[in-house]
Amino acid sequence: MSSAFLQTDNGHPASFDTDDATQPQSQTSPTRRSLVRCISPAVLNLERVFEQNRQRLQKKDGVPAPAAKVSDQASVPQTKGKPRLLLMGQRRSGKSSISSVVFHKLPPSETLFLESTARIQKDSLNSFMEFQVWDFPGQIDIFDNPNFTFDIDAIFGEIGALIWVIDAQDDYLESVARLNSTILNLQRGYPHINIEVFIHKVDGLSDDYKLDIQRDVTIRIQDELSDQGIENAPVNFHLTSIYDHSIFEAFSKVIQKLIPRLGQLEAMLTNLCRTCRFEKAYLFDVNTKIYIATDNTPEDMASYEICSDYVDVIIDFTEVYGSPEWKRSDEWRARLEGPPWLQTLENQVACEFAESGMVLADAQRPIMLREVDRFLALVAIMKEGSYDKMPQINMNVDVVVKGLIEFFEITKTKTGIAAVGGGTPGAVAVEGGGDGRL
Ligand SMILES: Nc1nc2c(ncn2[C@@H]2O[C@H](COP(=O)(O)OP(=O)(O)OP(=O)(O)O)[C@@H](O)[C@H]2O)c(=O)[nH]1
Repeated sequence: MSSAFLQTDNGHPASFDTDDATQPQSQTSPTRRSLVRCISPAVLNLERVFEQNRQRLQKKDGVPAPAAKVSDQASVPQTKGKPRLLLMGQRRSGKSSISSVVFHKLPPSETLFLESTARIQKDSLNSFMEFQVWDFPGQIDIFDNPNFTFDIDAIFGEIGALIWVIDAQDDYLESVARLNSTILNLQRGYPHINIEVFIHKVDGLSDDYKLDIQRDVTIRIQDELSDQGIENAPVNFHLTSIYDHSIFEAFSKVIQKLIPRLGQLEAMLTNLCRTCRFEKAYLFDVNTKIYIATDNTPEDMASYEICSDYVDVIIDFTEVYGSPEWKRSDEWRARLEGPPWLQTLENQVACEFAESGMVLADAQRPIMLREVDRFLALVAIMKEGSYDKMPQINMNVDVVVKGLIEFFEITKTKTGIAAVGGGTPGAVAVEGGGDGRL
């Protein structure tokens, strides 16, 4: 197996840099050479496509695109440019529960004690990308409120997605009617907003019944929209519950739509799977267990569940043993570097970042996890028998991890980059000769 599958001659990751005809190939002057050493072709290419994407989106929304560079984003005020997820729906439909379980790790059973939301709850989340979650009180209809006029532009101006929560265990006709009128209102001023309908609380419902409800809700919305002359509105449907992984899976889909150049991330993971013979690979946001990209093999809930549980195990383990305060003592290091290994720790482990591995006893399929930065982790399920090839796999994963770091440095704001750079490497060193082996 070759470890150079993603490398250019100068050692830079190149998997997402295939179509850049703008890079001169034969530049040999000293100045140019030093420039190439500092900024890889992949970085240049990503900056270019990111800027193109930004300008295209701004044009689409009718806002003139200033000639700002990605590097100028530090001057953008903190609140600007953060995608916003709006949670709306009827009272007691489960909005606050969703937000608490996904973003604050509240155990689902404790949502029983949540009080009804009286005011808009604004949560700012500093994760692999900064975004906000706004939880609206169910009783408020922002488009038709006799007591108060809302600043619609302030609410929908920077929106990433509108998540409409429908309680599947309750009568949902009123909720669907309110959703329809919200979509119609939004179509006038903000036709590009993604509307994600969570048909929620589907735990305890039979599979047939869940699909019946989804079909019924979909038809009611489509019929109403086409009666009003609106075709192809960006409305998507998800069956969710806080009592299983479905809510994380649904949020993963919602968040993925906010990531610029998602296709390139997916291509990197697909290449990695092909080269390392992985069955499935996910790029996880470790705090929320939302996966922000996966390879192009078909969706598989079981794989997601096991990888997500594995992230939990590693996080718990890291909290106990892997915090930055937990340093190896000199004697412990000396023992690890002594016989029979006789090498420094850095030379024993295949990568300088944290890594971990686990073999599933039943199917003999190892799972590997690699930290990308302090927010992201790459988790993959390997094929049977691939454990023997760990050194080559580690080298390939290493290259992809470097590529991912470059990708997010470009698509993040400057403040975000600082957060990535300040990550805590070395959370758990398990497989490959480090200490703390499982
Ligand atoms: N069975 C089931 N119950 C859920 C689920 N999600 C939330 N609930 C329950 O639904 C109830 C209402 O949840 P909340 O999160 O307070 O609802 P809300 O939409 O925020 O309500 P308002 O703040 O009044 O708008 C709570 O008792 C939750 O435990 C779910 O997936 N399944």
